[in-house]
Amino acid sequence: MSATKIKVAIAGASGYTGAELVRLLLRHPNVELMGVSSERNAGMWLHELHPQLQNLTQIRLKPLEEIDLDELDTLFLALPHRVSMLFVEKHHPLPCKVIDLSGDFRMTDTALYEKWYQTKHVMPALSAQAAYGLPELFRDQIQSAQLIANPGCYPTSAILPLAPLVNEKLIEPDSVVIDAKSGITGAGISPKANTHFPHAYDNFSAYGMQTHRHSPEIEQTVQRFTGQDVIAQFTPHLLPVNRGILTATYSTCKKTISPEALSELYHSYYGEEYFIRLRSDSPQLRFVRASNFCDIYASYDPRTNRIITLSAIDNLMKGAAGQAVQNMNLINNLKETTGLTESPVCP
Ligand SMILES: NC(=O)C1=CN([C@@H]2O[C@H](COP(=O)(O)OP(=O)(O)OC[C@H]3O[C@@H](n4cnc5c(N)ncnc54)[C@H](OP(=O)(O)O)[C@@H]3O)[C@@H](O)[C@H]2O)C=CC1
Ligand SMILES: CC(=O)N[C@@H](CCC(=O)OP(=O)(O)O)C(=O)O
Repeated sequence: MSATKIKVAIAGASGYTGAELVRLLLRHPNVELMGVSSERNAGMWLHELHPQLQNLTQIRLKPLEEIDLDELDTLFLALPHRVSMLFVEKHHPLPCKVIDLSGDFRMTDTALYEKWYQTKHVMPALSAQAAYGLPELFRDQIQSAQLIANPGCYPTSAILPLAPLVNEKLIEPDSVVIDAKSGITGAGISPKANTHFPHAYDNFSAYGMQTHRHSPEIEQTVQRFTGQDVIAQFTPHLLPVNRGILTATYSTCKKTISPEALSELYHSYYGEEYFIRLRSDSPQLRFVRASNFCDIYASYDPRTNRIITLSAIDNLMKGAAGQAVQNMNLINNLKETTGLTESPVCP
């Protein structure tokens, strides 16, 4: 291995986002995968647990505490919330940079975290210092951060289309409605009642109305970027597909806007962003599947005086592992797109 490779490990490689990180990092030209963890499957070859990886890797899963943190440049935490935070607390200060895929360090206001996650935050000071890992909006903070809070999947799909509208004071900030639909891998690998095949297949249902922890994450992050308070009515839905999130947002306008001006607005924010593709009609999950793209479409309806946005991401990619690799590239001074330019898998 070349000495210039970035040494990384994945805590939680037996899960969905952990496996997606493995898939991406194995083909990343500047990365050496040093360790992968699982508690329940420690000792197994990774490809025994994830047969899709056979012939691609020869690495064994080991318990999290056996990962040698001192040899790493970057550690990915693909663990449930609270587990992440307790690990970081135990090893604080960590000798490497950390990209946490859980929600534990996303809220600068830990009182909000405690309210919505129904658990005590053990490192509030560190949470206030963590960078929110949405590169298109917070690139400068990410580049110099030791700890990156990788965004939630629904928040990524909602914040990217909403931020320009709020920042330009185009919409009433308390009028935002977010209607989002996620594939089932968003719920993680462990079986749950609502993701059980007969419940999820051939069905479509809402959940988490008024209680989902992504409401405060979306509101706080838009505030962090724009300086304006936002109130968002967010309802997630479980879509019977493996991957993908399609999110619609509806916001009342403060003033009318022409289609050309709306298009110009989005191009001024995202025209140079490789991973954001501005569309002229409704995005589709199949066009972003297995890729790090976020496809966005926006239109103004003069009849209702609302701006409607539609966005599509792959929840395991731009919603989790792909974005985490984008962040890893940034903090290690690599080109942001390295290892992330494979075409979406369509159909
Ligand atoms: N799935 C998605 O689309 C997204 C997920 N996220 C977040 O990313 C994180 C990982 O999600 P996901 O991959 O879906 O989760 P999974 O449930 O699929 O995987 C969880 C992983 O955490 C490990 N783990 C669980 N408990 C412990 C523990 N006490 N100590 C050590 N390891 C433990 C599991 O290992 P073991 O083999 O021992 O069970 C497994 O590897 C979560 O915080 C999730 O909220 C964020 C954005 C999108
Ligand atoms: C379909 C589904 O169940 N999705 C998950 C969101 C996954 C995610 O982004 O979770 P974190 O914010 O916890 O990291 C949920 O609604 O809880």
